[in-house]
Amino acid sequence: MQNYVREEKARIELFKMSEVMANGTNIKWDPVLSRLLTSLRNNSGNLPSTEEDLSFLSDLLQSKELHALVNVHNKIISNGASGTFFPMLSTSMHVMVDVLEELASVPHASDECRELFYLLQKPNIQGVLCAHDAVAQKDYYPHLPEIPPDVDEEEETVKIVQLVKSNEPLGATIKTDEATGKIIIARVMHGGAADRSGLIHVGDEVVEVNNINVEGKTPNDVLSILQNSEGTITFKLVPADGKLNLRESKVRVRAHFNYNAETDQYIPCKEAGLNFEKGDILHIVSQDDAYWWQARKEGDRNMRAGLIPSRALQERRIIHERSQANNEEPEPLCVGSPLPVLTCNQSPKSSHCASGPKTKKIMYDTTENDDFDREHIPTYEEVAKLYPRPGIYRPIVLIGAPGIGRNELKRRLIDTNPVKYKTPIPFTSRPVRPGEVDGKEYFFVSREHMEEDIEANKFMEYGEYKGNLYGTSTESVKAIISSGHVCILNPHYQALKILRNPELKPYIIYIKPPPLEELKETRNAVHARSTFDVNNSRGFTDEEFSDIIKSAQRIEFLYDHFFDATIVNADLAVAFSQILQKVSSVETEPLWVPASWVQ
Ligand SMILES: Nc1ncnc2c1ncn2[C@@H]1O[C@H](COP(=O)(O)OP(=O)(O)OP(=O)(O)O)[C@@H](O)[C@H]1O
Repeated sequence: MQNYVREEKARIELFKMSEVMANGTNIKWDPVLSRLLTSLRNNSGNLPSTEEDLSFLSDLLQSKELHALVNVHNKIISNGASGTFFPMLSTSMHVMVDVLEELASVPHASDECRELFYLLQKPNIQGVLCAHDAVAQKDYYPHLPEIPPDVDEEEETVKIVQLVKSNEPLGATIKTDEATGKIIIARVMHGGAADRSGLIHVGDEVVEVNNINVEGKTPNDVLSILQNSEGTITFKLVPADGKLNLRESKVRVRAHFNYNAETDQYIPCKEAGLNFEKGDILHIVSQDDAYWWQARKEGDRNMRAGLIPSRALQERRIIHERSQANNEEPEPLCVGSPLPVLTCNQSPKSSHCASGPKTKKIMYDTTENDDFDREHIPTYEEVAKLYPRPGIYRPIVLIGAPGIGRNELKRRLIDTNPVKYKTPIPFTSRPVRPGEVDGKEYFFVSREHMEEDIEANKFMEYGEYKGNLYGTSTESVKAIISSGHVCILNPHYQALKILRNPELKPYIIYIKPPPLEELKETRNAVHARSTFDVNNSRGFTDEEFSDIIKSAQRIEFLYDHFFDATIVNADLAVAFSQILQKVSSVETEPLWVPASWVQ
């Protein structure tokens, strides 16, 4: 019954297709393909055996690509048959040189002559002519030898693959199969020579390399055979049972660490490694291997993917390094065995613990207990592009060490367009002073009310100063966003954990101090007021400058994987113009954000 239904479905499908072909659409269907369909329709015995096969056949026969190919094929055949498809000459390079000499000797050349003279000297034109001559002379490279005919009939199915050795790596790695002891293809790099050949697949068994039997040999022996061979390399391979799906994944990640394959003692093949830097966007094309992913740098034109440590491997490596740094018994980093369940129980003992500011006007989040923030091990973060949405602006968050200049930069930014840029009005439990208006400098509320809201997590940051509570509510940030304004924030860095969420989608700019001497010089030159002083009545002390640097190091250590941009605040005008650029890019360009924000 099932078979009957399947055949009937198939017949209907094919009938529809042949009707479309017969009755016409915009596409000019090839008559041979139409005949093929009609005959399939009339001959149910030849129908494919599964629905998957049927839908494949259906898609294929209807695809524009197939029809375009058939058309091209027909054209080539008919041109070849009529004898009109042949090169006019095979020495166009000589003609070009003659023309150039001729043109060079013309005393008062016309504009056309001058243009031709200029064009013929262009390397791309010369390249085209050179390629034309090579094709016309049938001077094809490489000259492959005949495939050896002496394949033993008794032997299992083998495939003979010939590749020409070039500067480009093969893009495949081999290993000894643990169960059989045979040499097999361990990995084929996406877009590499082996992958593009379409002839070598993961799991293929390597039987011979250049007629040398590799049975019982190690991968290193095979490598030295490859290294010592010149020109064409011939592999005799036993194909793997099922071909693995080599379709590229579309995952993009932002790297949160620097990686250099050269110095990685665990990578199976250094040449296959892909180096990258913290912040780079990587296109992960394959995660088939638990330890080694294949990736390309986003926007890189190099087709061949490279190996990078998987998230699991990198997490284990960091745990291992932290254990070593803490003189604990390190967990063995065995990259060949199944992964143990990862637990993140290491809390780094940072060497650069900045002592918090001693006298601060408002001490936001007085706990300062962020030692555990680095329990999370930043490796890769899946990202996707967020396109600017008209009328909905991402909040701009300026993060940095106290005293580095976030207030100054925020004030300047708002001054450029106070209607567009807004900052939330903080709440306080302090009594209203004469002249103050509720909702202007502060929203004045009772201490009980504020404590309740703090308890209910309604504040993105809060703190106590001289017995009064101060804080900024998340709701007031949302209100600015939903009213179509750009919200500018300069919160305490611990607020990042609350702010960085899919609803607010903040753009986080880290304001970094310049080196200590430059920090002092730039601030002292303009008599900058210390924000560590309650009255703002004096400049920064040397100790405060050092505290800014230490505090910045700690923020970077804890949160640099959250930063969308980093701006060094040395020269104030330069830093401000960079802020303006970044803010404009947030409003106009698609930018990478955590993938969960755009789903
Ligand atoms: N690049 C710079 N060159 C010279 N002075 C600067 C520069 N950036 C900021 N300043 C000055 O440094 C002082 C402190 O800046 P600001 O108040 O903006 O710091 P802040 O990061 O907001 O500090 P806090 O968070 O402690 O309030 C101000 O007097 C400001 O004008």
